[in-house]
Amino acid sequence: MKGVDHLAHERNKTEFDVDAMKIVWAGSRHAFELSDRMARLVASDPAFQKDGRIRLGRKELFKNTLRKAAHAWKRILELHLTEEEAGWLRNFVDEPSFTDLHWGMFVPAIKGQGTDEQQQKWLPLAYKMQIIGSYAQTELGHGSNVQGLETTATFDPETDEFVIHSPTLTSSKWWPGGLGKVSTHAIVYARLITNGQEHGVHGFIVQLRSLDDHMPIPGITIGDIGMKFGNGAYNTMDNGVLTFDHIRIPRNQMLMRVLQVTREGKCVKSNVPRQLIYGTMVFVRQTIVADASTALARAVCIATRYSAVRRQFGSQDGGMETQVIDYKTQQSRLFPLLASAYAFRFVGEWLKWLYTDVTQRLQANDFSILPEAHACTAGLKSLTTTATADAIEECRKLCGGHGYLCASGLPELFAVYVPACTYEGDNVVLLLQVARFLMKTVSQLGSGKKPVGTTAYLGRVQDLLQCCCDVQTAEDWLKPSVVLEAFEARSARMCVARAQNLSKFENPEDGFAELSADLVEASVAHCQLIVVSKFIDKLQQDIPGKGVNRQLQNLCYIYALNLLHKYLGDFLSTGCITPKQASLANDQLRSLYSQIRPNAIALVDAFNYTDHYLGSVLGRYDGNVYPKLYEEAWKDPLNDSVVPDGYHEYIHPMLKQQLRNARL
Ligand SMILES: CCCCCCCC/C=C\CCCCCCCC(=O)SCCNC(=O)CCNC(=O)[C@H](O)C(C)(C)COP(=O)(O)OP(=O)(O)OC[C@H]1O[C@@H](n2cnc3c(N)ncnc32)[C@H](O)[C@@H]1OP(=O)(O)O
Ligand SMILES: Cc1cc2nc3c(=O)[nH]c(=O)nc-3n(C[C@H](O)[C@H](O)[C@H](O)COP(=O)(O)OP(=O)(O)OC[C@H]3O[C@@H](n4cnc5c(N)ncnc54)[C@H](O)[C@@H]3O)c2cc1C
Repeated sequence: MKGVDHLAHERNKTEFDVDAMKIVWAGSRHAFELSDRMARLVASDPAFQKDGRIRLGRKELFKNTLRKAAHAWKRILELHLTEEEAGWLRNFVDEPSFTDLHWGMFVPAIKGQGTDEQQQKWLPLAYKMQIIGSYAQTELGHGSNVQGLETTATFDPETDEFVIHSPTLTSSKWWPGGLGKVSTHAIVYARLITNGQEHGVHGFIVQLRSLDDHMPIPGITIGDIGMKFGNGAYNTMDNGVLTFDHIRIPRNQMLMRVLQVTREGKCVKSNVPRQLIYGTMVFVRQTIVADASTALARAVCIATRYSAVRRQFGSQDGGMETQVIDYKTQQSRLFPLLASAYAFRFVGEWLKWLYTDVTQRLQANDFSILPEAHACTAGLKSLTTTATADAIEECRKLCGGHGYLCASGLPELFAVYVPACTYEGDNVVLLLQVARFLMKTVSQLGSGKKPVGTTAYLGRVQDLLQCCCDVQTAEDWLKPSVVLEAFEARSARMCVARAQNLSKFENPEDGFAELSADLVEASVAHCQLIVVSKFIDKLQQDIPGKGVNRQLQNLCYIYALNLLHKYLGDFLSTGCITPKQASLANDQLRSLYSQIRPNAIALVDAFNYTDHYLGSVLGRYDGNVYPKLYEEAWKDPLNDSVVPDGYHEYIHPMLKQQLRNARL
């Protein structure tokens, strides 16, 4: 039974249908009902309880994760959950584990890069978890530079096998999740060598441990790489180190959808482009964008609820102090993050659609859209994870001192989230990929090749180089066409300026390296345009529910106008808008903050997070923060005894000594 709702007065102010917004957030009624059911299932099961996780030592923490993963699997089987339901269940267990890599990368790698035969053999084993897989690409010496990997896979025609070998220390596999202590198999990326010739990096299915006693296969050295940032957090994961001493695997364990190696050791290319070897990364980058909105929404939910509970200053007559959410400074920091959570949700939805579309086209041998899919997934992964990591830290500051307590949930969320800026592609390296794509697109404009998809606006580059923003009042900034044109013009002008600078170099690669910091800025501008335009597209849809569209409009303009304010240098220096228009945008932004304010709590309620999932005293649904925070403090093991351990050894003698000194 629920107790008093300390946020009821806030919820009473709501001007829209929260239940309808929950469905918009979830993506569909089906997704809402399913995720809601799974969230409650996990929250009500004591075996999935998260309390005290941050206080566990590594070994206990890890064993606890294994227990939860096994319990989750048991429930999945008992309840006959579908793959979709099982995915949600694992998500709400909210603890990184080997299962993320098994389902999130090992299985997709076999699906994407394996032949039909290989899929038939390996997928049923993986689906039943009779084998557990990880994704072993990164090495001690190379992560970003995939072509620089050193592990070798040399074909031995005599035995019809590949010999997998780690020739150097730096070729040790290093980082793969689930590898250190759990996985029985891995997709190992290695340089293919046949008949003394190199054929680039490919994926191989390699057994690592015995299926009977879990001992490493002879010739394999394997272990965990050690503690990572933060308490609890990503330390539930056994990121691993792995070396091979001439390990032999059958030829048919090379993933051969892109390139086949024949019995004689000849390489036969299929019609699939080489880049498909990177396909699993494209898939995961796309899921990471959706995950960014989830993580950001969690932090924002905590900071928003707490900002409505917390009061400071403003009481001259002995009445209530001001809720900190009513300070314009708090709003100007918090509401853009709330808007970003929604923005990333919708761009994530669109990216999922794009990915599905690309997958279907690839099956029909249409590879034309692959470069754009790569640029979009890489760019949006980079943009959304950077923004989310920064936002979680900002939410901690928005919660003042209490935000620094682990009980706020924010330190662990931050620690678990920040590696997203690095894994699945360092965020700067990925923006450089976007920059290459953009520069290529601009260089082809003269040849009559019409850009399509997210770069279609570059086809109107002449107009965009000349257009003048016609905003005259603050309300003019609420026109989709005005906002879109400003973002398109900024991005187009930045791209063209960078391309012109590049053309001054004799060697384009030298130019690219020299101008890389500027190029990254153009990539950011382009990716922000994508997010803004997908949010605007969303507003054009027929969205049911009283007042829902209105709230989404406000959020969309907060997202866009806050970016305009933050990146004013770009907009002004490229001449897209005037200082006067920038000032009007700011006026509009302030007014939007006031409009969002009464709906803020309902807008975070629409995320439909359980208290279990949020794991935050400050973010509790009922807002009953202080008594619970007080209660929580007493649970700390330091408070088990009134006089601490160590008093007699260290404190007491010191006090006595001071006493003696004082007497002297
Ligand atoms: C229901 C299920 C529930 C499951 C729930 C869980 C879900 C799981 C989700 C979340 C859990 C996450 C847990 C953590 C996981 C972490 C895992 C890892 O970290 S795995 C390691 C990642 N490693 C990187 O990302 C390396 C980064 N490096 C690269 O990607 C490349 O090497 C790159 C982009 C830097 C390229 O390097 P170059 O310059 O040497 O490129 P060249 O290999 O020669 O290829 C160049 C050509 O290929 C294109 N290209 C590059 N990458 C592409 C791609 N991915 N797709 C298509 N084209 C690509 C380029 O555009 C270029 O094209 P042109 O020649 O210009 O036309
Ligand atoms: C928590 C976590 C989980 C992981 N899980 C897995 C996994 O399951 N499987 C797996 O295979 N890998 C995994 N990784 C590895 C991860 O994919 C790599 O760490 C990542 O791709 C970055 O590569 P790197 O470490 O080599 O960084 P580096 O490339 O060494 O980056 C170091 C710095 O150099 C800069 N830099 C690098 N190249 C360039 C360039 N060309 N131009 C400009 N700047 C550049 C980067 O921006 C960065 O600032 C994981 C990593 C982490 C942190």
